Amino acid sequence: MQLLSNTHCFSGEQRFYQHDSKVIGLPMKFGIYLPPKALAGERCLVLIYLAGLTCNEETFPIKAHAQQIASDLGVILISPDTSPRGESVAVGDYWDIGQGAGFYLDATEQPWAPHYRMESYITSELYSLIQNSFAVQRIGLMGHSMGGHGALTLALRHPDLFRSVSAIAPIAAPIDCPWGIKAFSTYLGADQSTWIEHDATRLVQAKGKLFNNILIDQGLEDKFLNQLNPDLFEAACTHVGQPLQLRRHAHYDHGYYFIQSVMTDHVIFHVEAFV
Ligand SMILES: N[C@@H](CCC(=O)N[C@@H](CSC=O)C(=O)NCC(=O)O)C(=O)O
Repeated sequence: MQLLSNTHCFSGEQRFYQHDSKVIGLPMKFGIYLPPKALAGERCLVLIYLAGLTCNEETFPIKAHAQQIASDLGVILISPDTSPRGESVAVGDYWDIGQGAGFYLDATEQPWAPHYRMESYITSELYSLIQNSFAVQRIGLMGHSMGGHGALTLALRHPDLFRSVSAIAPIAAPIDCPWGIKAFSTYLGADQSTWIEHDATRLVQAKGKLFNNILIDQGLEDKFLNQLNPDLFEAACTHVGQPLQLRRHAHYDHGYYFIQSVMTDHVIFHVEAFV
């Protein structure tokens, strides 16, 4: 791991690292906020935040304003990039596919399959790297929009790895929206039987109750609401008895001012998931 930068923040440190990823086949970057408790060598809850379309490892640390509550509560924050990047990496026709739009799955189709392996990267390589490099107590997962889809699907697919999960304006039923149909047909191909393995609503329907609770926040002035379908996820949770706290907020849109407004609640949700 190569340390790219280290900046003092709320008595902790906001760092950025780069490492050679075997899974992706290229260097990958991630951000990490280490609270004072971690710097003192104590084990901490780790929260991995998966960001949305067009974002990178810097978006969350700069825009979400999560460091103060993480410092207060002794939580490590991890912010991976959202896709492989570089001149040798396939690019999309628009900002909803390709670099910056990895959709947290392992692509099976060409030209994406060689590098677009974000599910294995997060759940295997980055997960192990964090466990082996920092004093980890347990790991929770949260995310926004495409990253909310990533948080829900990776937690539902790997409940042994992630002890708690929350999301902000997630793409909650990707099979039922243009972003999801485009991403799944591009990365996974035409066989829709593989798509349901990466759709949070279908996964919760198939797996039943896996978590004591799931927290989702959704702004009602979100211009992408037609892509998100929180109602379908809520209905599936109700159907199988998976507890869900879905909070609908008047006035808020899809952006990081909304994320800032609910971030403290999400960090506290993960801290309290096991007290
Ligand atoms: N460039 C696009 C807008 C892209 C966008 O809004 N991305 C969201 C995530 S959308 C779903 O994953 C985001 O988090 N952007 C980062 C930010 O700082 O807001 C356009 O032109 O509309």
